[in-house]
Amino acid sequence: MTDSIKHSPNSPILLTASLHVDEARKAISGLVNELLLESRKLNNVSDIELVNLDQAINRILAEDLLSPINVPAADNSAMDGFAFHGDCLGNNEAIVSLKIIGTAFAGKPYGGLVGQGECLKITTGALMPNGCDTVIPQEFTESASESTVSFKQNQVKRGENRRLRGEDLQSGKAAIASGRLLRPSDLGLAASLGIASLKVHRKLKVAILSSGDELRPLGQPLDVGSIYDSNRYSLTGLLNRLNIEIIDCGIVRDDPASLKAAFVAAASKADVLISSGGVSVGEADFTKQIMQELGDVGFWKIAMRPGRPMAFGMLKPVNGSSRKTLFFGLPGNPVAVMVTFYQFVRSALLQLNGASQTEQLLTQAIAEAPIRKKPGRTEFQRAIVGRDPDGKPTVKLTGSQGAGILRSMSEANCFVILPHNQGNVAAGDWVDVALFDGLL
Ligand SMILES: Nc1nc2c(c(=O)[nH]1)N[C@H]1C(S)=C(S)[C@@H](COP(=O)(O)OP(=O)(O)OC[C@H]3O[C@@H](n4cnc5c(N)ncnc54)[C@H](O)[C@@H]3O)O[C@H]1N2
Ligand code: MOO
Repeated sequence: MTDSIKHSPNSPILLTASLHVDEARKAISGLVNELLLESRKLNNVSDIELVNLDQAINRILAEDLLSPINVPAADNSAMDGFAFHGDCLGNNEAIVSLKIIGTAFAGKPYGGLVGQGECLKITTGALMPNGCDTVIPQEFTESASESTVSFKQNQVKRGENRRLRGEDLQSGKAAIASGRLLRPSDLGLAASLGIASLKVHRKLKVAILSSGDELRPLGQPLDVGSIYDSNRYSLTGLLNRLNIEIIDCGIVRDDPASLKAAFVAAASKADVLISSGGVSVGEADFTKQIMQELGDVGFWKIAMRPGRPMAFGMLKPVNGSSRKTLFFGLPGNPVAVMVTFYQFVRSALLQLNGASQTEQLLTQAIAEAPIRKKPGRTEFQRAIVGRDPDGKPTVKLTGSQGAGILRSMSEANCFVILPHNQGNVAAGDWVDVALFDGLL
């Protein structure tokens, strides 16, 4: 951690000067790395499990997947057409006529040799016959009968439309690198190599709790001043997308004894604890006090909006366990919870679970209307990406950006991310955008 966010466990933990978002990211990633090194020292082999391909989506590959075969296994045709030896090709439009001596199908190779002046009818994926190195697609021929095919000498080049043995993957080489968050294409690739199960990191166990006396569970009537606890549901949705085992610790009252008991219980079974609420400067915010007793947790004021106050650190091992628990104390405001999750928690969970790529993918779009922005903090504004009549990507905000307004979050399909030093945005300016959903 940098000096600005260090704290002594024995001194009161105060919100210090605002931290740049990048500094916060770096500190979180540094601490996750420490945890990973410690758990490697404990040599926790149970961290890896073998799962069938149909269960492997969104899991993280734990070791390089080596290809047991060449792909393709042998030279084969990339087109439906005619296979022949390219010696007869040239660089003018003179017509070549070849005698068709048979057919090679995918799965039914032609056993004989194809000589000069001869060719084979061939389908896509069929093995290249002996004596052939080139395929002319059928639509590029001048004429074709049962027995003869004619085409211009320069219609194809020698070696074209042929897929070479091992050109996609060579036997013994890594087909998928360790640390990949497995996508549908990875499962297809593994299957194409004849591999039915993959070694992946075990699912992380993440405990979630909501703190606040005003919070009521669903199904109970609301009394004056109370609200329904929505944060646990947003967090559950976010965590399910990452294939995480969720331990729901419910709503915890704002009193030190209940909070402490809940934190200890969560730390005894979870790799990570995520709480929401109680991290600001309010009188009922006991989290800080408990954190001093249970671990090494810093209370940060981050130069961002929403999501300004956040607690982050490690809880000491409890109940004989040797494992520390990573802790995120997210701000209570419902949109601040989601923004801090997307910006900090998601990448930390991926890193802790062995993923090699943890950053969010950004793209750009044109602001449809001006956006007000103060320099000196990173802003995450809820918005919808669309297209203008020319097909260019555009983005417009989904109304009020208050940190408690979930409706404008629910309507949005992206965040517009306005960097720290940026001032107001004019209509027509390009802005960075992080989409909530990817294609795969
Ligand atoms: N004097 C200051 N006050 C506040 C500051 C500040 O810097 N100085 N920061 C503000 C910001 S920004 C935020 S965000 C909040 C965060 O405070 P807490 O983490 O202590 O959160 P709470 O006070 O418990 O709750 C804030 C807000 O969110 C509602 N909430 C809380 N939990 C849930 C839940 N599970 N489901 C739905 N809604 C929830 C809660 O009722 C409050 O309305 O502090 C500001 N204040
Ligand atoms: O930034 Mo607070 O996190 O406004 O809701």
